[in-house]
Amino acid sequence: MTERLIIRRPDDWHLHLRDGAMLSGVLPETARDFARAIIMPNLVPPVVNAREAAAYRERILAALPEGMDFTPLMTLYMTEETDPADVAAAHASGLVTAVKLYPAGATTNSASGVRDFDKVRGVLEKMAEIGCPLCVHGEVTDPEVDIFDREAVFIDRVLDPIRRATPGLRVVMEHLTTADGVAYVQANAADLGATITTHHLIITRNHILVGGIKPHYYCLPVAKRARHRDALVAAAISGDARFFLGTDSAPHADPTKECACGCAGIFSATNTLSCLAEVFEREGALDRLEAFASLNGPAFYRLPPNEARTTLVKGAPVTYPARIETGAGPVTLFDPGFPLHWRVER
Ligand SMILES: NC(=O)N[C@@H](CC(=O)O)C(=O)O
Ligand SMILES: [Zn+2]
Ligand SMILES: [Zn+2]
Repeated sequence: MTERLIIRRPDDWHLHLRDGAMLSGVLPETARDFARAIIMPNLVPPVVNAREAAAYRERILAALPEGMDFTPLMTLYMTEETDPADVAAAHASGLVTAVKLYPAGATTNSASGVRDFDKVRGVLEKMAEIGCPLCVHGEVTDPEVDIFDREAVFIDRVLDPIRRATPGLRVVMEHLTTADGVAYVQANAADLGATITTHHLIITRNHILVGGIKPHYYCLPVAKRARHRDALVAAAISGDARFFLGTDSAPHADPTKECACGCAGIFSATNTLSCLAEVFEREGALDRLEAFASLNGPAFYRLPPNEARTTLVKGAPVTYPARIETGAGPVTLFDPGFPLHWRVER
């Protein structure tokens, strides 16, 4: 008997689509399996105001192939100059779903991010007032702090103080990578949520470093020890509504990763649902995949879950291409390192 799993159509609550030829190349990979996605604003230059978000949204919709149903949920890149009134108007009109906070220098294309958190007090207060979520890349950039500790230190030094100073601010800790992060979310109220990526449910730092350096497993925050990966899996399969899928699928053309100073980012849009089904099945938690991929995210963002259904079918191992070709060059697809038996029925 064929095993099937029917879930509401998933959404991706953290996605990089880039622009131009890369956008056209990767957008179908997401639109095939996801109804909506929170679109990260870290373009070069970044998407910092409502006018730029509207223009970027138009470029995404123009790149969407005929017949594909996909809604981009736009974000603004917070800078020390972000205007609270611009955010409020963009959020009220429905153009912008959230604002993204990058500590300056923390990750790919974050140079225009925030250095002095006091300078964004006014925007954060406005966002708390209007209920606009803040998505956070939660890593400190202090060169003294070990790269494997940067998420945990960010919680203590930056995130917790911001949340205490801004009651009512709704925050999403993006791409959670540590047991410390899981515990922090669990210890707080429902106004704090977290996305978890596909790859952080699968890889540890060994994948990056053992047997030769593997640039396609390098992303930020960097994958941690197995104990942290296991805490993320436990959170994702728990059904706890504060944890939801954000793939952080982050395409970079292969030559920019396979070099002496490779970019951070893992591209996983194409095979994410197959990977997730495999992980959830292994944990005996297939019945909670829908909560993680399709229900908890909309609940946090106060949006209805999708009405359409997605059917996953189990069978002989599914194959995916090692890389996809885009007009901006080849992009290697995330390799989970184990066979995938679930495919999306089309
Ligand atoms: N996750 C990554 O390693 N890279 C992302 C940026 C980010 O999400 O931090 C990118 O834009 O490439
Ligand atoms: Zn990030
Ligand atoms: Zn990201």
